[in-house]
Amino acid sequence: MTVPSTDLDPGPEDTVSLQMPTDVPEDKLNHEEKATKCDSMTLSSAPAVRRGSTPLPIKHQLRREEAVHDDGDWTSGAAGPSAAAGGFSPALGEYPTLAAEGRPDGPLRIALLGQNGVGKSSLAVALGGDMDRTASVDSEGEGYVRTVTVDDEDSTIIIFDNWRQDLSALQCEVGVLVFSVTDRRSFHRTAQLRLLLRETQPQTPIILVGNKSDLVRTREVTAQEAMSSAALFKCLYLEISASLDHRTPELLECAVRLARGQSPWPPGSSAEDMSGGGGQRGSITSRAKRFLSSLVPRYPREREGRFLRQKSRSCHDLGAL
Ligand SMILES: Nc1nc2c(ncn2[C@@H]2O[C@H](COP(=O)(O)OP(=O)(O)OP(=O)(O)O)[C@@H](O)[C@H]2O)c(=O)[nH]1
Repeated sequence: MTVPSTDLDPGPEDTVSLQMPTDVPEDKLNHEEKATKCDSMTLSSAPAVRRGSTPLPIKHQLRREEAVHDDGDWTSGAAGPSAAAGGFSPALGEYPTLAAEGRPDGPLRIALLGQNGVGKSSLAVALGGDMDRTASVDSEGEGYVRTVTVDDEDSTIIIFDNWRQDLSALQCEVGVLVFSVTDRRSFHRTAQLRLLLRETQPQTPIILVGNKSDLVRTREVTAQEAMSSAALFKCLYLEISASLDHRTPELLECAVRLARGQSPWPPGSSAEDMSGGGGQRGSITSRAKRFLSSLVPRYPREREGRFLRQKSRSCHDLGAL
């Protein structure tokens, strides 16, 4: 599939090689290095001279992006107050979609990419259902093939969950960048993967997925951080739990619609509907709060404080309730 390049992406002369040093024995690599090696990707050689007007080389962009991620305050503004945990990213104005002529006639390919252990295989099982798993799909990697019906339309999809080859050889209609919300490193890894994917497939839609949302106590990445990152990526963000099958159906539907070159939302829905930030809709928590507050009569501010103080001393005046 040939896709046009965009202004946002570095030109071909600025691409660099990102590979592990070959003199390190495999058994000496730590977990993170192995993860990097696993998704190692060779693009092309670095330029000798860089003009001021040309975009930064990828490795500089990566450093810059990681520096941004390491700053504790960077997340506060971009997502905005409506960023609801577990919701879709609200920053959905402009993100790449496949042009109609860029889409293949064959199966829609959905690639799950991310650091080791984030739950790609578990997610593939959840998305693949009980369909056949093929050991090799077009010699490109392991994947699940299944037919899904989304919006009354059938599509055959291939879900790649274990892309072992050079990432620049990957061809897919949707890239799903998976991290674990309990592992900050895996979150940073998605930034690198996003740049590498954009390098070779600038128009391929990306979905950022925070997995293991069930592990609330060990969470290291907040929903707002992830949504801010998604805003930078110009992509959707969705929090799921592959183990509990929580929100995986929504993810599948969004991925299929994007792979078809459509809006990710169900027909008739908007980004605001899906993010839970619009009007009187919203998350179950906020609706529950609204409901509970509607049960308690509203007092003028000056009486409210007195009422709370009185309540702590005595409860004889139950009529106040
Ligand atoms: N609590 C919880 N655990 C999960 C979830 N998804 C995956 N896991 C666990 O995380 C571990 C790693 O999951 P995998 O699916 O093997 O992760 P992977 O990304 O495919 O890992 P590699 O194959 O090494 O790349 C397993 O023990 C899973 O059971 C989830 O949503 N919640």
